[in-house]
Amino acid sequence: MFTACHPLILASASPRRQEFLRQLGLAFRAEPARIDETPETGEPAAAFARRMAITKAKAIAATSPQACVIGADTVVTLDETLFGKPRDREEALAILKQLQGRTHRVITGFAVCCHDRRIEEAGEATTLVTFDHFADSVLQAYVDSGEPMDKAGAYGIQGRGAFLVRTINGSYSNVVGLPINVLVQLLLRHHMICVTGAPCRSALGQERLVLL
Ligand SMILES: Cc1cn([C@H]2C[C@H](O)[C@@H](COP(=O)(O)OP(=O)(O)OP(=O)(O)O)O2)c(=O)[nH]c1=O
Repeated sequence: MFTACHPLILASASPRRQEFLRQLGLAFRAEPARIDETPETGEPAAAFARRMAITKAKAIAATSPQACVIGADTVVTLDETLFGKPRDREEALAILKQLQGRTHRVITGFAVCCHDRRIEEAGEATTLVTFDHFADSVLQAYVDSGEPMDKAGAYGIQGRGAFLVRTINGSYSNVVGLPINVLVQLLLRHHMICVTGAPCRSALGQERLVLL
């Protein structure tokens, strides 16, 4: 459906993020960025998620200056507490016990970087997710499935974890790791992607430059 106008790199190891881009028909390379993901003292969750997304995108853009690089980072917050991926099963259970019966925020920071075109844009999207209450044995069984271990907030709304969720308010794809609606708008606006088969503004611009 869409075609990348520049080499496209997703600075991520997340299979969910890769799947969103694949579904749109985009050809891209996945290149995970290894960065320090420690929040600064008192850093608000949204600022942290955005900073992480920028750091991931910039780390990869530095070695591929012609490419359009996408970075993203997802965190879960409840009151002032920030939840990333659980360290072990014990922590996963503790997180789920805190989230149950309450509404938390899922924030995904995103960044698009193209070194050669001097484009650097970032933002974040927030989705409110409300969990139901469950017996400890149910939450323990979910943790034992292993699904929570590589996910912020220790659950996956797209998998078995869907049973935990009573309602969501906001973007679904944002919860799964990439707010695809705002990201596509951003990529179209910067002519980083275009509709497959339609004249590419990015290519037309280059052609005009050559003719003049
Ligand atoms: C809340 C929630 C999170 N997640 C995932 C999205 C992210 O992949 C992950 C949060 O970790 P991130 O650090 O954002 O991403 P990652 O480590 O998977 O990949 P990378 O840093 O290489 O980009 O949690 C779900 O898949 N489903 C959910 O319902």
